[in-house]
Amino acid sequence: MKIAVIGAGGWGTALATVLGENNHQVSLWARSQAFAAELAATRHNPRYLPDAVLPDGVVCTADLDAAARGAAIVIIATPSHAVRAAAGALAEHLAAGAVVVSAAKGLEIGSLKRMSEVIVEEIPAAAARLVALSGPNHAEEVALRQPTATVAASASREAAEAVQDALMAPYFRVYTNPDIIGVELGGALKNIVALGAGIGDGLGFGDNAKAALMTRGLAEITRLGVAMGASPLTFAGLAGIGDLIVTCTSSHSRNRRAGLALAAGKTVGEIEGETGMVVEGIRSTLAAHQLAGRLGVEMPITAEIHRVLYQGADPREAVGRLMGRGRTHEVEEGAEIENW
Ligand SMILES: NC(=O)c1ccc[n+]([C@@H]2O[C@H](COP(=O)([O-])OP(=O)(O)OC[C@H]3O[C@@H](n4cnc5c(N)ncnc54)[C@H](O)[C@@H]3O)[C@@H](O)[C@H]2O)c1
Ligand SMILES: O=P(O)(O)OC[C@H](O)CO
Repeated sequence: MKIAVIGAGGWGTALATVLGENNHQVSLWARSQAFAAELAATRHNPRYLPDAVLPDGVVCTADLDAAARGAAIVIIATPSHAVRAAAGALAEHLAAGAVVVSAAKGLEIGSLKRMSEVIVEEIPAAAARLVALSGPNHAEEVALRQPTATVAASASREAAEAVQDALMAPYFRVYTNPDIIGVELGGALKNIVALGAGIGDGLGFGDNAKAALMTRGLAEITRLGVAMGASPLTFAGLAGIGDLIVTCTSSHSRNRRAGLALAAGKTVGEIEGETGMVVEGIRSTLAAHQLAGRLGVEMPITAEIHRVLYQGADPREAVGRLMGRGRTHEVEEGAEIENW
């Protein structure tokens, strides 16, 4: 099967490697001709994923038409801020009936839309076959063929299963889920909590603090998700708690590392300039904070991360405000509380 991967950063490279090892005919699209030529010649991506070795069947190109033409599956693996442009450019090159996969984890600034919503606006013909891929997946570990599980979510079971079949490998296990809203939000919103986990680590806090942050972070992710139409159960799965665990605890996580840098007093501008890789949580915090306001959802952790990122608040004082909030129930609603 011909499969195109759009975006040759860490995640696009890892997915192309899995697909190439599964003997698909893979095109990996990079936006720069020179970078595509370097990938093609060396079979390595030293800038974004040094441990990956691109299988022989992976063709690297900067020609979008050559990449997408005739592909049964097209995976958009650019950072979220580039997804609209990538989808818009792709539209005219897609084969009829192609399954389009969003592998980015973010929300669009301004419109506050999920990536699948952005893609459908640019490629209306893909609406019936749109899949979101998300889960606890660091590209660095996939490149080393370390056991990994992920979720392919779609309103179309057929499309989700096509992606599942294409990607399943002895070290890469793909589950399907009909809840595309929940799966996308789990991937986008966990990055905000991971910034907080990095801040906590940087301030020298311990395991108790991280467990509390992750648990209460999941509570507010779930609140926003349910308000946006997601199933609460999705947040108990790989794309919810699974991705939250990996991103808040892993040394690979760029979002957690950005939190460490914030705790050390670096500014957002300095952090973005230094990493050279996308830190999705910085933009997602802005979008989620606005969504929470619009939908009337209480998201205190997101609000404090927003203050730190966008209003120059001191991280230690932000933690103090979270700990000093008025007392409350752990479960906000339900019969248990009413009858208590
Ligand atoms: N790296 C991971 O482990 C991982 C895992 C799962 C999901 N993701 C998600 O995948 C998406 C991509 O992340 P990544 O880790 O591959 O990023 P990266 O920082 O490794 O690479 C970004 C890539 O996007 C390209 N790019 C940047 N701006 C662009 C633009 N305007 N137009 C086209 N291309 C552009 C860069 O040239 C580069 O190839 C993100 O949303 C991320 O959250 C990443
Ligand atoms: O390195 P991060 O923080 O962008 O996280 C990458 C993936 O989303 C982990 O699942």
